[in-house]
Amino acid sequence: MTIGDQRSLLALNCGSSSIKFALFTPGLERTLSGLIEAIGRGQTPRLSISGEEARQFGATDQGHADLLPRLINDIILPHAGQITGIGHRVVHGGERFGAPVRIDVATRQAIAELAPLAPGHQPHNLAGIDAAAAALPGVGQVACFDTAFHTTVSAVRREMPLPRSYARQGLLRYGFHGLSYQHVAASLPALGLSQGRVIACHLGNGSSICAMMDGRSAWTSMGFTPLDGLMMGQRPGRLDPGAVLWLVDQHQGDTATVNSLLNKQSGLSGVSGLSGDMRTLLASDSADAAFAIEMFVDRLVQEIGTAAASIGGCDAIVFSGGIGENAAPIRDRTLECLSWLGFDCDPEANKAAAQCITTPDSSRHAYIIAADEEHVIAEAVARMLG
Ligand SMILES: Nc1ncnc2c1ncn2[C@@H]1O[C@H](COP(=O)(O)OP(=O)(O)O)[C@@H](O)[C@H]1O
Ligand SMILES: CC(=O)OP(=O)(O)O
Ligand SMILES: [Mg+2]
Repeated sequence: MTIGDQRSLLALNCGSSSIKFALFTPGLERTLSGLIEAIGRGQTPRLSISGEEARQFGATDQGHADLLPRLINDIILPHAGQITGIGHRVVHGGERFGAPVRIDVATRQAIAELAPLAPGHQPHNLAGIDAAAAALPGVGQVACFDTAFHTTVSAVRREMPLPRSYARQGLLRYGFHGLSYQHVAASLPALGLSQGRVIACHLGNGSSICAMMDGRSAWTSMGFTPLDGLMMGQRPGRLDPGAVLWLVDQHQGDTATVNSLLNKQSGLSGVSGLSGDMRTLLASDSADAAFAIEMFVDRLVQEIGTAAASIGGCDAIVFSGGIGENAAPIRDRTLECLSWLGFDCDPEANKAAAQCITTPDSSRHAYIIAADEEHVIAEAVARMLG
């Protein structure tokens, strides 16, 4: 069969600073995967395809919306044959979307209305939807929501301790990275962990934790927006709300400036003053980089403690996402701080990024599961568009 005869499903995952993409056969075999990273970070974005060495793609000032048409037309379509369905990661589904939906004018509008709750993500997700519609008019599109996996979290944990009228208006802890957690949950039975208490750590540019009971979300560190919880590449994570009010006052009520501070200039990037990219920080000998890394691990360990308390303990930990999968020193340091929970890191297995990175005698085990949001998206497309 030539490429021209082939039928493909396209999965697009537009994250805060990256675009991940993959093509699948209708039987869900992956035929192409790649990513553009460092988008909107003052650097030239880099494209890598199917594990090849990265090359520059586009220009420093180009964002997701500028890069997507060229990515689809020049990189994806020549590999695709006939694209019969397209799926997108959409970060915020609000209260309305608890499952994937077919995208039409009304659902696109509803997704756009949620953009203020995820300003660093939802506009990129919409750019992916619009670029795909322009390049492939008439092909069915499906939106898959990061928030949907967390609809199993109890009302006590979804609501905040505010007058309950706010919860009725939708002020809830939604949680994110749900497509990644769905993939982790689907991978647990093969590790003998379909039942029990698992703490999954998705550590990427955005980072969060999900405490799973029998493969379902029981608590997660992100909240109403993707700002809560762990320290991240550019976001601070959990903050005293009094600090946010103080910042708004300091900036004379200019919430746009504070929004940008919290979504783009904080976290590893703000603390190190060097970069939000963990690779750069680990390779640096600057004291500020080391301080930022120490703070990242400390926040992670604290949130894992909260996660463990929320499910009455912890049978296993899973590391996922760019940092979780690749940054051995972060995993090592985290597990060292968690020895009280029964984790004993195996240095060799950890360095080699083995599937299980704890010693055989460790009373609890830690695993690496590569994030695969694209497969979860493609499954939904296959299910919904046939
Ligand atoms: N080999 C590596 N060592 C340390 N950190 C890495 C490595 N590879 C990727 N990372 C980190 O992973 C993060 C990006 O994670 P990723 O999950 O790809 O992000 P996104 O949230 O954009 O999907 C960056 O901080 C990057 O530095
Ligand atoms: C929700 C979120 O933080 O996503 P990302 O990791 O793509 O930034
Ligand atoms: Mg991500």
